Amino acid sequence: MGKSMDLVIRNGVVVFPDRVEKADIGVIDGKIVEISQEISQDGKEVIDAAGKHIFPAATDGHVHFDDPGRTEWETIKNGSQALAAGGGGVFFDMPLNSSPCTLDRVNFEKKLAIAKRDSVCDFGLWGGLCPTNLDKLEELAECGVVGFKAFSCFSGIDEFPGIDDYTAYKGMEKLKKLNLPLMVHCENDGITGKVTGLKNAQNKTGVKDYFEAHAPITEIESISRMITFAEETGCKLIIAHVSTAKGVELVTEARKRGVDISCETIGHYLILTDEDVERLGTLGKCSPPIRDAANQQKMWGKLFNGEITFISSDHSPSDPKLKEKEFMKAWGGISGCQSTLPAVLTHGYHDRKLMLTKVAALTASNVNEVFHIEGKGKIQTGFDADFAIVDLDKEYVLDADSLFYLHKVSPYVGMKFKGQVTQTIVRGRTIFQDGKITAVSGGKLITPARMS
Ligand SMILES: NC(=O)N[C@H]1NC(=O)NC1=O
Ligand SMILES: [Zn+2]
Repeated sequence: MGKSMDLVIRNGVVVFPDRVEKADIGVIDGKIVEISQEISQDGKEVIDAAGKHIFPAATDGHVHFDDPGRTEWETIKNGSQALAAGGGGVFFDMPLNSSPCTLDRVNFEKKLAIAKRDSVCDFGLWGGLCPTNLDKLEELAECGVVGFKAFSCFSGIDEFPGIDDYTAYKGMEKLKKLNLPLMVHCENDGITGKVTGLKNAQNKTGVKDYFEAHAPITEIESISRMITFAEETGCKLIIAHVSTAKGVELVTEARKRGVDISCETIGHYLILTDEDVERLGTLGKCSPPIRDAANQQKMWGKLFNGEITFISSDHSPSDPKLKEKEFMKAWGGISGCQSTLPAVLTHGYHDRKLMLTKVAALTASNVNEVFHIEGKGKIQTGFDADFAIVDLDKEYVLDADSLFYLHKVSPYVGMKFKGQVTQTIVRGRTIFQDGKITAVSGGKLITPARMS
């Protein structure tokens, strides 16, 4: 007799990497130990998932939970709970907008202590690359960062300056040696800064002025430049939140030439259009901005054919007061981490017939593969028992009360969804069930496997 099961999930339809099939799942010590048509033994806990689909819990590779230091914007506690409510089991927290930013070991450790105390999800931590911390990359790598984030433009946060060309080039040289990826927020600073200045001087501060200042060319030029540095240095490059189909095309072309490159997009670029932003006002402000419907349709095409590697939320809230300004001057950032998986199910699977295996790849397995996170993101024996149990045909309208964010605002409020997360499990432990968070902490640090 083997060890008895801690958890058995019966009768669910399981979304495996290559097929969708009814199966039972057995869990011991937080890991999947058996997958079969029927597990005869009982577990200490048994979940009957009849009528439900079991996805790998989502990994959100890009969130800003703002601990420590900007906890009036968002917190790891609230953010991780919101993620769990949307079927997420893991997040990678950005080095900003926390204050101090994660630019060295000391501040990595400060954030780590808070995440261990407050996160219900497992988590990876990003390090930052700025012109001021080229000498700190090794120590951050030793800490176990999942990768490094940089901005080619103003980041919105004074303590996190954008990179100049020298920093991009030298930083990538160093990260190649450290075998860690660089993710870049790509927008051309010269054009965006100049147009923003001119617009502000003329008191033109509306939504259309913002779109002009952040026109597609600003993203496209910056992506091209970063690809050039990556091609030369051999550094693994990830383009952050690509908003334009042309941007994705550049990534695909580079990949075909042998550049080690991938890209993420964000739920809001797939679901909202520029017209929605005009309606929503500053609630829908982000950078790069949400583009037009023709571009969005092309983005879906690129998602279907595998050109986009993974989908994140770029959950980036602020103090609500910073949104109560003229469009140009308001905070750029959208709250959305509770809605990514439901949005992809609604607009991808139900509306466009995106296969469930692809949904799982885009929300869970691809991101873990890109970052060399072992044992996460797939329903497979030996992997962590991280699941999102979903009632796939259940329809609901998202109301603000059901949000776990510190500030209960999101452009997704009032939107119809089809596909409701009913339970989220991380390493065999239920952290969210039927609208309620069922854990107070328990998340652990995830670090990449690094070849020496
Ligand atoms: N600093 C920060 O969170 N910026 C994010 N907000 C946004 O809309 N795009 C970003 O990169
Ligand atoms: Zn971001």
